[in-house]
Amino acid sequence: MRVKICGITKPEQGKAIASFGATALGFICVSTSPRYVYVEQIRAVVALLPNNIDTIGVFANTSVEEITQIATDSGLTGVQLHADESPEFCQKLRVNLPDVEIIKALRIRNAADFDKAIAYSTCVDTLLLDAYHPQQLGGTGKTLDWQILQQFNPSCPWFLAGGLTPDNILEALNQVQPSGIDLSSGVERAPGDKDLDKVARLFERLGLGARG
Ligand SMILES: O=C(O)c1ccccc1N[C@@H]1O[C@H](COP(=O)(O)O)[C@@H](O)[C@H]1O
Repeated sequence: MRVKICGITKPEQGKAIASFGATALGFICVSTSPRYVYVEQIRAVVALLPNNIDTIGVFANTSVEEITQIATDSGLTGVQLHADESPEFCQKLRVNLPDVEIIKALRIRNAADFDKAIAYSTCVDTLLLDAYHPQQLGGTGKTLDWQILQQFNPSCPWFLAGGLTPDNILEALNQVQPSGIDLSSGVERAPGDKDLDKVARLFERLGLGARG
């Protein structure tokens, strides 16, 4: 299972989290977020990582041109689209970034929103389901109704996100079997400052060992 830890801002924390066993690190490229990082900061983290870690930039209603520039300059392996980007937008991005993983995040209120998510499954590589919050786009610490997710069965891989913590992760995974999980505020001391003890506890709970 893929494990993505999102909202990385500090190189040493990124390196440590990769060594605990994360398969992907996420960088918030949304300027209104307290976890916002710019290209040079992302590059400083990426420089300390082994090559097999996915590096995902999180964007919200940013233009195709700007995402392309930031992804290329930062050396990102993937982009996560976290706002109202359409399937057509994803197709345009694919043309510009053919070798970069495109992840479409959907903020789910109820099972009716699954149809919206499925509409993206042929034009992106991966879906990500996050909890809906009326004011915030993400990093809210709010959980989804995991039970309704048992009905969610897309044709592409998907990440479960939204309020996951070391304490609730096993309860979530007892109810749903996503291809990956994505945690941000649930493993933080403060926005953008990861709590390495919480990250270590997450991997212990998952039964996933540290990398050498
Ligand atoms: O973390 C942010 O500040 C953020 C801002 C704008 C869009 C997405 C953001 N974070 C993403 O939110 C989900 C869930 O976070 P949490 O675990 O509930 O704190 C995750 O995918 C983050 O990448």
